[in-house]
Amino acid sequence: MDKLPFTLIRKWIKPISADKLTEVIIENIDWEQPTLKIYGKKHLVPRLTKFLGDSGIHYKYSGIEHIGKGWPGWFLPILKSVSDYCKVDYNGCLLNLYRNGDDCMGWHSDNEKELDHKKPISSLSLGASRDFFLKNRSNSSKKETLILRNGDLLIMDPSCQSNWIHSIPRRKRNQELRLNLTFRKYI
Ligand SMILES: O=C(O)CCC(=O)C(=O)O
Ligand SMILES: [Fe+2]
Repeated sequence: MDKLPFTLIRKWIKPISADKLTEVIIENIDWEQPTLKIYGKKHLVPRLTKFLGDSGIHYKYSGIEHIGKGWPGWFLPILKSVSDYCKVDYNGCLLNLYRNGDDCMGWHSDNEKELDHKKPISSLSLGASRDFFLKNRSNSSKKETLILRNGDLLIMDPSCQSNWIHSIPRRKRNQELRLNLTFRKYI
């Protein structure tokens, strides 16, 4: 069997620290809900987001602006832990807040041209468990479903963005909040 394009480390952060980090993020982030234009029609994205990054990072992706304005001090320890663990000097992080199971993310891959495509993207999940779907681009029968839980770290190899797409499907019966942080290296 082919090697799957990711490594999943369960409970990379222990539950007590994961719960504390969730609380701090919720209290300190000014969440945004950008609009996306699909076939000329505007839609609010079905979740809240925030981009953090080194100042100087500035680009637009699917009509959503990502502007790095430096890092809040309280975020630096988690940025350093993930960067050290993954041996990548991450300089950007996209935060997503799924307020409940109505919030979701459609099929995509993270292949913006501004990203360093030789480096993995690392995704830290906090709060409620949610399904994470993966589908191979050239062979649609190749599919994977992961349940991402509180404290899990998913390290996506570069091929995960070039050969696969991923999504977070709606889960109507899930009323709990989930956070996800994707650590990214921009050129
Ligand atoms: O919420 C997740 O686990 C996935 C987030 C994601 O795919 C992204 O931010 O690009
Ligand atoms: Fe993604």
